[in-house]
Amino acid sequence: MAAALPPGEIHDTFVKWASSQGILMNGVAPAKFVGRGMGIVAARDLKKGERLVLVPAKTLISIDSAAVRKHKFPSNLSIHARLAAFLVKEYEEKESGHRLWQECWPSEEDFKSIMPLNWGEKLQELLPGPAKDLLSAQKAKLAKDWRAAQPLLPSTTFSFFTYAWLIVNTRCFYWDYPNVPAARLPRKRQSLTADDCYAMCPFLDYFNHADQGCEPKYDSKGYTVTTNRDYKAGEEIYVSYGAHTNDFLLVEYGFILSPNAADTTTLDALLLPSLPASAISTLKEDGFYGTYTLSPAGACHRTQAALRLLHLPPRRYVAFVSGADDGAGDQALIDAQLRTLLEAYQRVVMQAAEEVEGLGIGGLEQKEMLVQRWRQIGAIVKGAGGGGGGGA
Ligand SMILES: C[S@@+](CC[C@H](N)C(=O)[O-])C[C@H]1O[C@@H](n2cnc3c(N)ncnc32)[C@H](O)[C@@H]1O
Repeated sequence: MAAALPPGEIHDTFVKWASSQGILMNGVAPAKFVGRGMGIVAARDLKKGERLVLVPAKTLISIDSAAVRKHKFPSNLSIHARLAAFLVKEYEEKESGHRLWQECWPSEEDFKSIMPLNWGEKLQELLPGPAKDLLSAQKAKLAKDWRAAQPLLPSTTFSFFTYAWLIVNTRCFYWDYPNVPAARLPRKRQSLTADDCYAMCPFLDYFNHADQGCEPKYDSKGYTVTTNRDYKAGEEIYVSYGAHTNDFLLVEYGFILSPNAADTTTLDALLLPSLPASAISTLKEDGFYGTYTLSPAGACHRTQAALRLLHLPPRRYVAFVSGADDGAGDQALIDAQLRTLLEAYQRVVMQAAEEVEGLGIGGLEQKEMLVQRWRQIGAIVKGAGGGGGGGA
């Protein structure tokens, strides 16, 4: 069990403020954890089913909060951009009502090393394929938000907007405005998407993530966290941010888990370049193009379909994807093709890990995390039958 270190004065002050705002904390406290920043520790032995925290809806920051609405951000700004712009304004404001909370967050400097978005180009290039795809989507989203928000934030730099944007990215909870009248919703209730449903939750944002953590729950009264099992005093209590791969956690939150039951990789980087144009159009038509997920349990149905198209007569592929045949008769041949692909993947993993280790640039922490990520991928490939590879 990692030691829970004293949180420091700013966090003690924040907890008093949070309590004065009506946030209820029961048997838990913030603490520092090496490698994870702040987190939540059990302040006494806790039983399964005990409610640890209640964060009243009125204390959440969403685009419906009075403090945000007062800025009248135009509706062409995404919800993410509006919250980031709001935070920038709060930092500019001497009398910000949220200063005690803001002081508890990681600094701009912390994010420089933690978040792949801020890493150097060479390290970014050495991210695994799925992480690279997530990162380029993230960069595009940030650039779009900055273009829309910049005219409203004349005294801010892109670098500080990025910091505020990442604070929103790493600290928001899903909130579909259960307490908000229809007229004030960002769009019709039935059309709300995950990109509309952001809220920052004071105190709740101290919880670190584990794949087997407590499930935060919300209703119109606010957010609660209840223990998923018994805890001993001094243990860190995690919540689950959702079932996410380590590539997703790395890009969106700046860390990876080991082990992570939800971790997978994809075979896209190996499989896609080997597809002839005719196979690409067939797979696109049939909805089987790309996202060839690999877990330690093996390759997904989409991969099975693509390999069948590549290596079997067309009628055997059609029988498989139409469900007329379960494909068992061809399985040995497809497994052999998959093994060849996995062996090639192990070589990619080894090369990438060596390249990261040999880099003369980039911080030690970043390089260690990236090497560890490649080794985790090696372990997934090995679990799926690809031999070689190192454990996480
Ligand atoms: C909601 S905040 C949690 C509190 C945060 N640790 C802090 O210092 O304020 C989410 C961030 O915490 C860190 N984090 C969460 N879970 C983690 C874990 N299991 N291991 C390492 N870092 C973690 C990541 O930096 C992530 O972006």
